[in-house]
Amino acid sequence: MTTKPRIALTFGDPAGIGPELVARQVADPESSRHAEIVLVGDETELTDAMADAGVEFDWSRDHGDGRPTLVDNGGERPAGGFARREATEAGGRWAMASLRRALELSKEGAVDTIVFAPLNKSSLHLAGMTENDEMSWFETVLDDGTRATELNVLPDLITARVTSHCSIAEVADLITYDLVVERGLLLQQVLRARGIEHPRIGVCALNPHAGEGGRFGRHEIEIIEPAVAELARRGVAATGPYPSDTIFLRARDGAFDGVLTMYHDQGQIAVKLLGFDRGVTLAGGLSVGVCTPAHGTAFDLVGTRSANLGAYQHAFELAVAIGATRDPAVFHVT
Ligand SMILES: NC(=O)C1=CN([C@@H]2O[C@H](COP(=O)(O)OP(=O)(O)OC[C@H]3O[C@@H](n4cnc5c(N)ncnc54)[C@H](O)[C@@H]3O)[C@@H](O)[C@H]2O)C=CC1
Ligand SMILES: NCC(=O)COP(=O)(O)O
Repeated sequence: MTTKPRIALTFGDPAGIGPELVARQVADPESSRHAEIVLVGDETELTDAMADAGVEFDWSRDHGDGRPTLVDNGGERPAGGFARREATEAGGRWAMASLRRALELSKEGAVDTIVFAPLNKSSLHLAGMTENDEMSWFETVLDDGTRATELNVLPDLITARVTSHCSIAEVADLITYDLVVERGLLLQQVLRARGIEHPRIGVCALNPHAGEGGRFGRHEIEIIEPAVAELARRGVAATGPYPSDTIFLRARDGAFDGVLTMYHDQGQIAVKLLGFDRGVTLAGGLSVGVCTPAHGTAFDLVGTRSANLGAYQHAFELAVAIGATRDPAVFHVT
């Protein structure tokens, strides 16, 4: 009997670089040495992905013979194939079919973790996804009461967000004391699961110069400072709020294990500058660990074989590490 974690891999949006990245990763024999790989899609997608990547590997439909296994996603393939380099309803529907099947496999206990190659949110919305992003859609599909939040993972730093995929105009109203405390606790838990017993968490301000004593906004005084104090009362080594234009310089120099950001680009600009080829997004808080590279579908690189595999490779490795614990609940807020 294998003791390797079982990892479901989906190819992401068929229009993007996802299929190529998956094929390149799976073609590396090291991948199957560390995990039992379950590819979710169909045979055409798999052979097209290998052609995109210029690689070939052996695969099987039988579990447990050591080769990557292919599981059909039950999706609908358009007669003429999928468009490339553009968001389409068909592509979104296909990507969702694969993810739905992967989530089912996790519910059935057939896989331990999931890695999805880049999705395109426009395709998902064209395909009828009503949630803002796939993280919220995972909650709907899993339907087990668990709630997702994006965590952005670099080898030496993890960020969590108080708000995520929303208009910048909504950010200020969405930041609440409760949410700052909840996300701070989640970040501590994830850092502990990564082996840091007393993680140091820096909390970002929202406004320029952390509000300049209330002159440029009062979120720091009324919401973020009290929430940081509450986190400290609960035993979290959280400090801040710090001006967000310099907090990541301190993080880069080792002052923090984690940074709690107030909105998407506040963290992602820094994380991508610090390590574009290593950045992983983890859906924390769900009953299954779900990882993906921090970059997207990169339509401009499709067919060029020039996409960097690093971030996908790190997503795969993180999924293996989480899968090996057989306990995705390490990422729950308790
Ligand atoms: N993992 C996922 O599912 C993610 C999906 N997205 C989605 O991807 C779509 C496109 O988003 P964009 O903002 O255009 O970001 P993008 O990451 O697809 O592209 C931005 C720039 O980064 C470059 N790039 C991306 N991946 C690369 C790689 N592996 N190697 C070298 N260069 C790379 C692209 O060529 C482009 O110049 C959106 O629908 C977005 O929501 C965005 C981030 C993560
Ligand atoms: N599809 C995952 C995803 O979008 C994560 O990237 P980000 O948009 O949160 O940066």
